[in-house]
Amino acid sequence: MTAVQEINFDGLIGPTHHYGGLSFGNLASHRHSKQVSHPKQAALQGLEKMRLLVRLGYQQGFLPPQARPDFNFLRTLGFSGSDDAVIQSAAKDAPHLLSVAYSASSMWAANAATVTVSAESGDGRVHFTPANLIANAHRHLEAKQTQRSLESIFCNSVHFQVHPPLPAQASFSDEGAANHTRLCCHNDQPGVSLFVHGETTAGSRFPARQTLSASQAIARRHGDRHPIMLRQNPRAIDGGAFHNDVVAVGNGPVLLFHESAYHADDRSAAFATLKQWLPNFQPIMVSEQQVSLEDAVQSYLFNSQLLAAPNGAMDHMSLVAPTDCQDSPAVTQFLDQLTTDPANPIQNVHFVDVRQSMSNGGGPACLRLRVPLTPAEQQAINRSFLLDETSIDELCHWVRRHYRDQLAIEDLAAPGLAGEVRDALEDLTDTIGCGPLYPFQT
Ligand SMILES: N=C(N)NCCC[C@H](NC(=O)CCC(=O)O)C(=O)O
Repeated sequence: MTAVQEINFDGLIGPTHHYGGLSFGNLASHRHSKQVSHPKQAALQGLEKMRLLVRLGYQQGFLPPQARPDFNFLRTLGFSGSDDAVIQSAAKDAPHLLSVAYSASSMWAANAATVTVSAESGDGRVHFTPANLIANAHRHLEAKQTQRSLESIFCNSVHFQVHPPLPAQASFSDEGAANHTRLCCHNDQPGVSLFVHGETTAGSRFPARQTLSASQAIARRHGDRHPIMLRQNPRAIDGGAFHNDVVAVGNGPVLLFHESAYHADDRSAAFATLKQWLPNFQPIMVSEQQVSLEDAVQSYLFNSQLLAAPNGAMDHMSLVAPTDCQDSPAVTQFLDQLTTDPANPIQNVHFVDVRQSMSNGGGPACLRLRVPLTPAEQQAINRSFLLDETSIDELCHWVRRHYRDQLAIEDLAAPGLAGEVRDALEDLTDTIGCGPLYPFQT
């Protein structure tokens, strides 16, 4: 058993999960724009994924949903009067902005923050930078509450530092851990941080969301000992890989990635440096011939969670993959080969149905923030946000009590919805006993 254990904090999917078509460059978000969503089913799918990890023997936590709609955002944009009047005028004059204000996008916890483990940070504490998510309005709204939630979970300044998000300027556009992978020989030993960034050029079809300056600033403020910067391949972004975690996933010494994930020249240099620091670095490249970029983006193969054995051993890993992978013959064949090949430690695949999230471009790995912690750090976190099967059951009951079965885009204008969300969140903080968490509770 390794002393350092990775805890996955999943975003608990919020009651206003809907398909707003809000993310340019995210093909699934575009494809499902304005379709009817199923918030109750979405949240239960997310909780069943968390339950699977608990049953497999992993530690599991969650990040609470955010208060929606964001009235402050709507009022800043000139909608005024009572809360109900704000909603009615936004619904009439700018329904797009109402969808932004109601977005449940904080569910994708891989975008919540970048985490540097204590063994690799400058001062021996775990560092968090909440992502500013400035590439999309609905996502940028998350940053403040994410900081507040992280401060409430990692509430011990001896062990943790939660920084504010980076400045909200284009050159510091930051999307969190979706573009950051910690690689190491062993969880108990210091490893290497692989930061991935993109570049938007005149010919780009879709924008890059992570800048080099943002990654460098995070590495600097966290005192990261071994940061490696690597450029995304623009072809991947233009093919729908708006985050690197759509085309790559790493764990321990293993990096599973698509041939098109990185800029080819930069990749050789970065991998050479990685090898110096991590002699057993094991890159596994999936070629275009094995799985096309299109299939990778459609199936979200690389958005699987790649897990060490529950005792932390790196010689036995599992993938938690979306069931959508089973729809692609090429991906199915690849996974069969991968798990039967003794040359790599990936031996099992567990499929999870997170289709409600997938339809907005978020797979299993998007839904979680990885936080590797020493035993002392594990003791120091707020335990209201850690889960076992009993508390997962309680959260499932909470979801059944408060969530709608379905939500059409027009339902966002319904006068009762904002009150339902508020009641649900009040009940959530009571249920988990975490104390005041939301601005309306202070
Ligand atoms: N790959 C990772 N780590 N995260 C996935 C994030 C999906 C999210 N989708 C959305 O925000 C869609 C919302 C909408 O259209 O209603 C996004 O594009 O930022």
